[in-house]
Amino acid sequence: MTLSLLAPAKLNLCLKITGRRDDGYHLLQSLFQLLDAGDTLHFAVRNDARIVLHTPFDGVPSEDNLIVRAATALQRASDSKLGVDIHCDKRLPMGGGIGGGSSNAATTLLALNKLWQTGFNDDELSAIGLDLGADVPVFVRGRTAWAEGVGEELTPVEMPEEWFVVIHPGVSVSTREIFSHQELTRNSRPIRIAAFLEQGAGNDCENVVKSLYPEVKNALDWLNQFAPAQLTGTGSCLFARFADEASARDVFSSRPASYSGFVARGVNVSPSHTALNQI
Ligand SMILES: C[C@](O)(CO)[C@H](O)COP(=O)(O)OP(=O)(O)OC[C@H]1O[C@@H](n2ccc(N)nc2=O)[C@H](O)[C@@H]1O
Ligand SMILES: Nc1ncnc2c1ncn2[C@@H]1O[C@H](COP(=O)(O)OP(=O)(O)OP(=O)(O)O)[C@@H](O)[C@H]1O
Repeated sequence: MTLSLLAPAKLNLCLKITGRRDDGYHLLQSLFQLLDAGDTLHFAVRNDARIVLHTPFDGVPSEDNLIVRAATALQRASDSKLGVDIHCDKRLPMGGGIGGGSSNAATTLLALNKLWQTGFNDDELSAIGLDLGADVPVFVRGRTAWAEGVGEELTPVEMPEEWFVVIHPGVSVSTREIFSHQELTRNSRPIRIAAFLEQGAGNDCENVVKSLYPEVKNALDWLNQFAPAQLTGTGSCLFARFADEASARDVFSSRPASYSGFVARGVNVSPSHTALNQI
């Protein structure tokens, strides 16, 4: 049996850091907006128990790849004797704050749960996913959502499905470096979802990232000429929203040559969930 699924990107429409847990992880409030753009993963079941990722990733050995780690975690949790061949059409930049690795992991869990018939529900898959990364549960649940805790306490939110220009300024930002920075704001006053929906909220990582990465500051200044621009996650990607596709594409096509990125639409339900529900 084979299955191909989109592993969608996400944007953090806001990111407030409200505290820190004893294990050092930060307590966040964020609006995770899912997008209709992402990587595509192709799965083919094997009758031996081998998990084989055929696509090489620069700088990431196969055993460290979140795709392989997710498949291995599911195999262990289920005692499945099946294996899988996996190919990935990688489009999302790594270390971009748009959740590529986490989305790849979640999509692998969802696909193999179906193909191996392991029968886990979303709560169980989210718990397996949380061990792989703080952002995995939102992709497992597949809903645009308000997040608290370290990102695992999720409340689905219906957002207007607007268009986004996502810019990658040509540098990668290490999430760990930003979260361990002395100057990071860690005591934002918690806000309510209603307040965010009414007036929006910023990203508490933005000042530290701008001071460490001038390329990110320059890209924010460039995009701010057209619409309010904001960092997603700990960067390096930044985004702005537009009411229609044509305006978004106009701005994107006028970007400086050193910037990459894409135009995508916000979606309330992950395209991979829509596809899985149709099988
Ligand atoms: C900032 C966000 O992008 C918002 O969506 C995510 O919370 C980051 O999630 P992620 O990339 O999946 O991060 P992980 O791979 O779990 O963690 C990378 C490192 O960032 C730090 N980290 C991450 C998430 C969090 N809530 N607090 C942290 O302090 C930890 O030092 C951790 O070792
Ligand atoms: N399948 C994968 N796709 C992308 N990165 C992976 C994958 N597997 C392992 N990694 C590692 O995880 C790191 C973070 O990747 P990812 O693309 O999730 O970053 P990110 O977009 O900043 O994530 P987030 O928004 O969750 O902070 C990469 O730099 C890479 O070393």
